Amino acid sequence: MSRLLTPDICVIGAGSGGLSVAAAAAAFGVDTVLIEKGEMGGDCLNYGCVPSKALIAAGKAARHAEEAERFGVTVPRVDVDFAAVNDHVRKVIATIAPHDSQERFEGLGVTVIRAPARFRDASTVVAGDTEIRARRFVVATGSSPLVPPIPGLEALPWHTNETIFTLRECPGHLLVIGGGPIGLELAQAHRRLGAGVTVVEAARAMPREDPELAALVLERLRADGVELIEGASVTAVSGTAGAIRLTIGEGDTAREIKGTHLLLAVGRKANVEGLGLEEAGVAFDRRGITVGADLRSSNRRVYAIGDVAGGLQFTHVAGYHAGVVIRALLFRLPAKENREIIPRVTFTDPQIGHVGLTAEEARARFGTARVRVLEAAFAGNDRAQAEARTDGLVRLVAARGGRIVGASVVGADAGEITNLLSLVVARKLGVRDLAGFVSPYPSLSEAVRRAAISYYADSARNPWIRRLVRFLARFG
Ligand SMILES: Cc1cc2nc3c(=O)[nH]c(=O)nc-3n(C[C@H](O)[C@H](O)[C@H](O)COP(=O)(O)OP(=O)(O)OC[C@H]3O[C@@H](n4cnc5c(N)ncnc54)[C@H](O)[C@@H]3O)c2cc1C
Ligand SMILES: NC(=O)c1ccc[n+]([C@@H]2O[C@H](COP(=O)([O-])OP(=O)(O)OC[C@H]3O[C@@H](n4cnc5c(N)ncnc54)[C@H](O)[C@@H]3O)[C@@H](O)[C@H]2O)c1
Repeated sequence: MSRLLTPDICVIGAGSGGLSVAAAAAAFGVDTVLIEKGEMGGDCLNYGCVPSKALIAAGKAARHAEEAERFGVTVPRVDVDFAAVNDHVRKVIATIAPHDSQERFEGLGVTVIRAPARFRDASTVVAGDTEIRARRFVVATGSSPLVPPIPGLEALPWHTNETIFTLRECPGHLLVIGGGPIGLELAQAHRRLGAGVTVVEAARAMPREDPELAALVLERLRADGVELIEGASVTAVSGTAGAIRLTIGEGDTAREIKGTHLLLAVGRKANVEGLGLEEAGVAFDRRGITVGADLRSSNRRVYAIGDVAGGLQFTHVAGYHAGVVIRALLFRLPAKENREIIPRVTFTDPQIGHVGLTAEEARARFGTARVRVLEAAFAGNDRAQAEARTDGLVRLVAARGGRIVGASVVGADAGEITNLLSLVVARKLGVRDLAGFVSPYPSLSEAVRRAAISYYADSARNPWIRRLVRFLARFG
């Protein structure tokens, strides 16, 4: 062992979570070591959010060109150069990469080590030829794609999010196993860029979303030409590279579907292997490292954040976790994760977003009589009409006194609208707050205000209030 470091904080994993902790710690002059075994930036930058959103943007451009006619604009022919699309994806990653780079973090004063890290004991990590004994450790090692045990997979080439963004030629027909966010975002993007696409989902596609709202997304995917097979499990894979066959079982029947490429998108497994967690006395299970709401593990020196912490798996969660841990580590402030303020958005077209409680959860918590569901359809929104994007809906769940405890939105730019909804839920705002601010016209977010105002629709029909209004009118 050639060197020993004794920093205040040692962060394992330079993805969304780890980078945020290291940057904040360094900004306050705290001695920090950051260890990364792969690409700086982790999944989000290299194999996740960034390339997927860049690919989705290309698909959207193609779709807009095809749809331009309904606005009176004729685009003679839409051609997709898939290699150029891939160049766009690479360029977006390359443009963002310096922000997450080793050079930038070293410039901030962080010691960066590029090697796999492993705990040797409860207070020591080894990475390459360096031994690190830190006051605190933050494990931010993320997650990896799950590979299901389907017979025949071992004999065929297949893709996960780690390889699909390297394709320079558009797949002739992409077979996708899994109808969650990864499967559906990538299915629609590839379809719009010219691939035939079939998605096989064992249960219901978009299983976490309200079925009524999810139906709008699934309808659009089907209208785009994505074949969606739900309630079907893949029992075997066969064929050769470029000619892949899936045997799928639907109830008692079995059939074969054919494609050229295969994408596995059936969920994630936490990166706990090879970390020496047993040696460190850090408890973990199938979901990841076991942590309390303070994100501390069974070894009080060790925190876990992001995908490896066994909870929600989003970049904004990893960033939020980093903030919780920084409060505790740097300022010794009690800090706890609140999962009820965490939004999620799936960036299909239309997008679908949610934050807080569903109507069902709210009724179970507050009682049926105290919960009201307020809705506004995009069809009643002038911007949605102008853009010809009227398939959408905002749904607010109001508890007693009109406090918004949950909200969902499906439709164009639902991701942006979810920002407003997240603020409303996190700050415990109510219908009154939403009725009492001015929303610029014409914007899609106005639908949120319109849903909130519908809370007062009963008051407008109340005979006593109507009488009071008539009485007040007498005074000029
Ligand atoms: C296709 C796809 C699209 C996505 N889209 C979105 C989206 O739109 N919005 C969103 O919020 N989330 C999205 N996500 C999820 C998001 O990417 C993850 O939630 C996020 O990257 C988790 O951050 P993290 O810091 O926990 O882990 P990561 O970003 O994965 O970083 C972990 C890092 O730890 C390193 N590491 C692992 N083990 C070791 C070790 N032993 N020693 C040293 N280093 C190690 C890894 O190499 C990696 O760089 C998407 C994911 C995928 C796969
Ligand atoms: N926009 C976003 O924020 C975004 C985008 C992509 C990914 N993510 C994150 O990444 C995580 C992983 O995404 P994911 O889509 O891989 O996982 P997921 O767990 O959300 O969905 C996987 C789907 O695959 C299905 N499935 C599992 N095994 C199957 C099998 N053998 N045959 C057919 N279907 C099967 C499941 O029923 C499920 O619907 C998400 O939960 C999310 O946290 C977020």
